[in-house]
Amino acid sequence: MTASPLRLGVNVDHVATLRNARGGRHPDPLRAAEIAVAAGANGITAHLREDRRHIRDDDMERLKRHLTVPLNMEMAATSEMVEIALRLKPHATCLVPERREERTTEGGLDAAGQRAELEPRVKALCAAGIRVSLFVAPDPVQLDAAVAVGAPVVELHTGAWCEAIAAGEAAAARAELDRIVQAARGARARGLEVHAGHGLDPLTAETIAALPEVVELNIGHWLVAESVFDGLEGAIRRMLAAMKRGRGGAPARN
Ligand SMILES: CC(=O)[C@@H](O)[C@H](O)COP(=O)(O)O
Ligand SMILES: NCC(=O)COP(=O)(O)O
Repeated sequence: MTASPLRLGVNVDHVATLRNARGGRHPDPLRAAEIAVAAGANGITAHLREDRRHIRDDDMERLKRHLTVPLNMEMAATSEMVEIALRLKPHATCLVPERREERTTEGGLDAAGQRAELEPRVKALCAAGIRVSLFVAPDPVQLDAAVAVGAPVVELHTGAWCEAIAAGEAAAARAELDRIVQAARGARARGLEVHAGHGLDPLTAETIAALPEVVELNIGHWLVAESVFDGLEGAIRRMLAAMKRGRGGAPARN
């Protein structure tokens, strides 16, 4: 399969985490998003959590109003969030699982276990012209459920693989990467667009970039953390270079 262009979605959640640490307005996620776009990001991702621990409603509204690239709104599949998305009309939404007590997204959306609730909400978002993605584990059961509820896109959760690498668990990492590779192929075979994200750094992003089925990576925490040392523009340029090496060609332009 020839590899199509690969997009980078920069997640600005943790710029808001830093801002909220002091309750002010600095650093501004919108300014970070504008810097990211200037550095070559193809889109911006932001997660409006039910507890608003980082991105807040006003951030999402300003991102939607001012961005010159697609906005991907991550959200739980709740009626509250669907209502906000239908009002805001971001380019895309990515439905993610949420638990207030979690530190970060811990697993993929259990689309298979909640098809009845998901289907009408996915359909309503699609009918509003919003591209809907489901953030799922690399599991064929979840891919089937994504098709069943009418979601055109899946974002494969790369967190378990990245954590296995960080823990030095080589066998578990190999097994997790194989699940991702098989799921990317399986998603394409089901007619789904394939994205990936969570926990990626330049090394792991380079590996995922080599999967021709994957057309978008959403990356946030590593970029914001690295920006403390190297600036956001520098961190993004390193990430784009890694994606390009992995892909063996130039990353997508909008
Ligand atoms: C779904 C996902 O992996 C992330 O984009 C998500 O935003 C993680 O949640 P936090 O950003 O709150 O860590
Ligand atoms: N959906 C993944 C995302 O947007 C960013 O995840 P992370 O890079 O912050 O772990």
